[in-house]
Amino acid sequence: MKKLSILVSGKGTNMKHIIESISNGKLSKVKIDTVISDRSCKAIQYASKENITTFSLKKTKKIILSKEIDNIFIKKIPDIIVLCGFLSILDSEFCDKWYGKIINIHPSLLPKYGGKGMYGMRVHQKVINNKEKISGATVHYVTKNIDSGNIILKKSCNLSSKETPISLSKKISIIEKEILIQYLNNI
Ligand SMILES: Nc1nc2c(c(=O)[nH]1)N[C@@H](CN(C=O)c1ccc(C(=O)N[C@@H](CCC(=O)O)C(=O)O)cc1)CN2
Ligand SMILES: NCC(=O)N[C@@H]1O[C@H](COP(=O)([O-])[O-])[C@@H](O)[C@H]1O
Repeated sequence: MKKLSILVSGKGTNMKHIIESISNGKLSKVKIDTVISDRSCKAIQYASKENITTFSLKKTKKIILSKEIDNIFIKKIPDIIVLCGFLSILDSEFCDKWYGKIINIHPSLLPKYGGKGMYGMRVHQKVINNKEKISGATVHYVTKNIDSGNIILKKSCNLSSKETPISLSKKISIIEKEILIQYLNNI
């Protein structure tokens, strides 16, 4: 059974899907050991109510935040670290130390539409502004360079002529959950 640590910053939609998938048996090889946030957020409240060990940290310089997270991992060593809507950039030393065990789910077909400033609805707005015909989601290894780590899995979807950022985010949210569970079931 692999021990999972999930890093969050927001609502925790993908984290909730992992929790639900474990409880309904769709995800059988992992157990959530910790949920860590870089701010107060709905995701940490939800995880706490699920009796998962949580750490609600504060948004601060990446070197300090990364060290705080690493200090948690010294005591509770995870097998896999999953960034689920985590919005702080992690320090290069932290990324090097945990390389190969830390993955991110990004709401675009990387390498397009990744990097600093590319998160949440901003991604979908830019895709639509650029009149893209397809978009999707990507699971990739986390490295010091944002959204530039080796791609593990990605899946695309078509954009309709009337696509909006909200309609696209709903399509991609479904894809994110699919490929995240696909990855976690094959580790
Ligand atoms: N070292 C790395 N850190 C992080 C990575 C990574 O690949 N390497 N992935 C991101 C996740 N992410 C997209 O998938 C992402 C998250 C946040 C940002 C961003 O621009 N953040 C803002 C701050 C936003 C906030 O705190 O509200 C910023 O840094 O100015 C870009 C991409 C997670 N970390
Ligand atoms: N670059 C990372 C990124 O943009 N992640 C995006 O944040 C959304 C909301 O997460 P949340 O439900 O945990 O708030 C996630 O669905 C994902 O697309």
